[in-house]
Amino acid sequence: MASDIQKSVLLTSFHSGKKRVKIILHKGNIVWDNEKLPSDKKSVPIENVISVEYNYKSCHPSEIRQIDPLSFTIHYAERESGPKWIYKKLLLKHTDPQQVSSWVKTLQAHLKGFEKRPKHLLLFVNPFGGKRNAMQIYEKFGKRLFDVAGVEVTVNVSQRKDQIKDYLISHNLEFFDAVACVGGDGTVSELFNGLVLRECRQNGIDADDINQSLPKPKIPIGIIPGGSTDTIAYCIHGTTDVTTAVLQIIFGDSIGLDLVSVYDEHTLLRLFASVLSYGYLGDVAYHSDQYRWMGPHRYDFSGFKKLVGNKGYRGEIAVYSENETVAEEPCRENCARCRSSGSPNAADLACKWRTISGNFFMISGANISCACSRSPRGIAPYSHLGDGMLHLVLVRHTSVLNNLRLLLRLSSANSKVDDLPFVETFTAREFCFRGDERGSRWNCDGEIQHQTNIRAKVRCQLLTILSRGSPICEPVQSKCCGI
Ligand SMILES: Nc1ncnc2c1ncn2[C@@H]1O[C@H](COP(=O)(O)OP(=O)(O)OP(=O)(O)O)[C@@H](O)[C@H]1O
Repeated sequence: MASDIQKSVLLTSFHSGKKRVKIILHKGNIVWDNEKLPSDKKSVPIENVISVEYNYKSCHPSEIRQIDPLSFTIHYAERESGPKWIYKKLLLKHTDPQQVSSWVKTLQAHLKGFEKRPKHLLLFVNPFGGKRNAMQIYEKFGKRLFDVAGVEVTVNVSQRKDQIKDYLISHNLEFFDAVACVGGDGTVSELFNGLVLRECRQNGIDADDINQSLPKPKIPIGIIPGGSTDTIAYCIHGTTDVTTAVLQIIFGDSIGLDLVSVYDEHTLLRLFASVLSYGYLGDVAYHSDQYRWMGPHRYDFSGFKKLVGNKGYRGEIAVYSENETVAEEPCRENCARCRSSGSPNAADLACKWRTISGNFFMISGANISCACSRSPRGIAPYSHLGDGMLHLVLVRHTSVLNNLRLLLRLSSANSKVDDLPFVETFTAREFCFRGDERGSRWNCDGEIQHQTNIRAKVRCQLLTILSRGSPICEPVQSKCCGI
C-alpha cells in the first residue's frame, strides 16, 4: 500500500473559494499553494488526511440532499507549533466532474489502506470527574470530528465507579476495533484494568500471581482528557488539548505503554500507568477526595495542608534494577529507547536487589514523567513510556522549607528535583515496600489503595495507545505552585 501511495501522481488546477489553486498529489503528499503566502507551498502527508468526500448541492431543507459532482472537500489535520494538532479542510471545485472524481477516488483508495484506523469505537464517558463536563467535551470536540472521519462511535456514560472496568471484563467487544474514554487518570485506569483482567480471564491466567506474565489486551485504547489533572493524556499526547486527542484516535497509529501491576501479599490490587505515591502525595489524594466539589483546586488546598503538616513515614524499600543511575534522556515520539525495549529480543538484563530504609516524606514510583499543567516536567522527567522501567523518587523527611523547595521545583518548567540533597532517584523493574501499619496510603493513578505493604512490577508495553506520541517541546509554565 505504501508503495501505491508513493506511485500515485495527480495534478489539477481547482477553485478554492475565489482563488485558483494548483494541487498536486506526489510521493504521498498533497501539495498546493498557500493562500496567505502564495510563494509558499503547503504540503500535507496523506497520513494526515482524515477523509475526502463530495460536497452536497445547496438545497431547501425539505428536499433530499444531492451530491455535487463538481466539488469535494479534503479534511485534514496539521500540527501547530508544539504537540497540538488542529483540524482543517480544503474545499475544491472544478468544471469537469472527471477531475473531481479522479481525486476523490484516488484519495479515498489511499485512506482505505490505513487499516489500523478504527471504524467502530466504544467510547466511555465519565460524567463525574474533572469539571463534570466530559459529555460536553465529547459533544463539542469529538462528535463532529468522528463523523467527519466516518468513525461509528458507541457512547457509554458511566453510572458508578468501576462500571467501566466491570463492563470491559464481561462484555463482548468483537464489534469494536478500539476502546476510548473521556475522563481523567482514574477513568483511563478503569479502562486498562478492565482490559487486562479480561485478557487474563480469557487466557486462564492467574492475575494474582506476580510471577505470571500478563497478557497484552488485543484492542488499542484512546485517551480523551476530561478529568482534573489528565497526567496520562498529557504525557502521551504532549498536551491535554481535546482535538489533538481525538485526532490521535482517528489516525489509528499507536505506541506501547508500560503498565505497573501492584500486589499485596496475596492479590493483584490494580495496575497503574502514571504514578504510585506514598506519604505526601498519598495523603493529598486521600484527603482531597472529600473536597471534590472544589474541582481541581482541591489538590491545592489539600496539598498546602499536608505540606505544613510535614509528616514522615518510616519504611524499607527494596529496588530491583540493573542501573545505578537515571539516564538524562527524555522520551519523545519515535523514541529509540522505547522501540528497542518493546522488541521481543529485549532481554531482562542483569538486575539485582538493593534495599533503602529511613523516614520518608514521600515515595513515588513514576511509570511516565507525570508532567501535567501543574508540574510541567513532572516528578520523573526522564521516565519513558515504554522502556520497561519505572523511576523511583525517594524524598527523605526534612524541614517544611525543604518540602516547599521540592514543590517549587516540581511546579517549575526549568528545574528538576533529583539534585536536591534529600532526594534519591532510581530506575527499577520492580520494587517492594514495607512500612508502619499506621502509615500513609498509596495513591495509585489518583485512586487510593489502603494496603501499606506492597510489591510493584513493570509490564513492558502491556498497553497499545492510539497516539503518535509527543514531540519534544518547551514545557508550559505551571499555573500554580501546588502539585
Ligand atoms: N458515574 C460515576 N460516578 C461516580 N464516580 C465515577 C463515575 N464514573 C467513574 N467514576 C470514578 O470517578 C473517579 C474520578 O474520575 P477521574 O479520575 O477520571 O477524574 P478526576 O479525578 O477529576 O481526574 P484526574 O484523575 O485526572 O485528576 C474515578 O475513580 C472513576 O472510577
